[in-house]
Amino acid sequence: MLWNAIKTSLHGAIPESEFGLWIKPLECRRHDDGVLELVGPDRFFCAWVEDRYLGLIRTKAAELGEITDVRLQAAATPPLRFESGKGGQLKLPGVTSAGPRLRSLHPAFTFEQFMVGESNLLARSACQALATGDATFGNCLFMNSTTGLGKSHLTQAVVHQVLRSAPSTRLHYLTAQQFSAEMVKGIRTNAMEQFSKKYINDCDMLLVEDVHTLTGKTKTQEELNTILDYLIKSGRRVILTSALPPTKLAGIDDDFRSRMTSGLVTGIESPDYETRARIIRHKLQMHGLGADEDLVGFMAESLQGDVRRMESAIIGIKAKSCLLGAPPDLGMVREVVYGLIGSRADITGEAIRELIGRQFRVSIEDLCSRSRKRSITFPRQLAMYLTRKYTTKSLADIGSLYNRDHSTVLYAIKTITKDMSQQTTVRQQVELLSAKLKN
Ligand SMILES: Nc1ncnc2c1ncn2[C@@H]1O[C@H](COP(=O)(O)OP(=O)(O)OP(=O)(O)O)[C@@H](O)[C@H]1O
Repeated sequence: MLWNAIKTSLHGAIPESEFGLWIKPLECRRHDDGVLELVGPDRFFCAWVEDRYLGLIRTKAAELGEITDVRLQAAATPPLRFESGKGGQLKLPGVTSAGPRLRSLHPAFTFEQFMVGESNLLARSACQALATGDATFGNCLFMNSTTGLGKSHLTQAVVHQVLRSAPSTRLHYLTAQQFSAEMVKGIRTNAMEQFSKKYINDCDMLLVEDVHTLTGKTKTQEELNTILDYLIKSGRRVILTSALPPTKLAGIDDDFRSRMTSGLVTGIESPDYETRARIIRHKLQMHGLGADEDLVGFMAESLQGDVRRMESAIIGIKAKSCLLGAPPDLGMVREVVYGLIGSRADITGEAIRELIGRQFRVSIEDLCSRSRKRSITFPRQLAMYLTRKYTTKSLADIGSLYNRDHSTVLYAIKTITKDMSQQTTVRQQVELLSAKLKN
């Protein structure tokens, strides 16, 4: 009863999609002596809930009942090398104190959910090889990229796979900040021997995220350097991620930098159009939204770089679609996307018409004429497509700029979207014209 009341209260406090994903599956195992014990499907699930929602659950529980503590436990039996500690903490057997929790794993950060393209192919292949123990790419990988391009996703995909296929692997996955904090604690509590043992003797695989944050932390760099030296030389597997490429890492000791980059160094680039379309299509489907190609094309064209923005747009579209009780259409998608990237009030339909006329050496009279010559229809269609993309004009308003009705504009947008996905030259022209417009 109490847990149901808490859930109802939580329902109003967090987005529907998060509630369905993370709160609904929790069940109440026990409720007595002021303690509420909840059970989640597995330890990664619990670690995720603990990181993000346990504080809120505790607050609600205290508001609604005489609850002094809320505990979270995993229902599944943990694999061989891991034991579930108090409050769902995850520890390696034998490491009883001072060890930080394993970084929680996002259940969807798996290889299956990672869309591959030219921009991330090498990183994905290297991670897959490391996960299966294949030595093709060596045993040490340094992966760097700007934000939101999949470093954590790939790193966690390795962890998921290793835990699934070889659960007895002694694996440590943590951020450089966690490593640093644990080391400082080790020094303070005279437990450095145990610390070194954990990472040197009891470690088959070490994954450290965000090594760029070690800038200026000489003692941590020294310690990690010694550990890496041992692990790499003894053939253990190592994955390091960084927001900066090795050459841009300031405040990092040369010896340490050279050790970290002694194996394969690969950057993940911003995804190209095809990869963006693949990611968006996949994520729309994951959210139960139909992947209409017009919408995918528009989103892939507008949302470049950081994949988180694509995810954020999809969540926004889903919310809007639920609210309006209608499937997403181009208007809805444009509104959400513009909310994220900002629409440009200074780009007008007339300015686009002029630019297109100049670029293709076609007069405005010709663009507005009934001519069906390819040398005129193509720039006209492009102009209509760009006007839809960069202004908030309706289809009918765009049509009136070219002496056409709304169905011709719709046809033009569909044609250009399709051509962009099939013909590189069309896409390049759209990108070039977009860049000119924005300048
Ligand atoms: N190729 C891809 N296919 C599917 N999802 C992706 C892809 N690349 C990134 N994502 C998604 O984008 C989001 C951000 O990815 P991730 O957290 O791995 O980025 P990051 O590079 O570690 O960023 P940061 O440097 O900010 O930590 C995640 O939800 C991830 O699933």
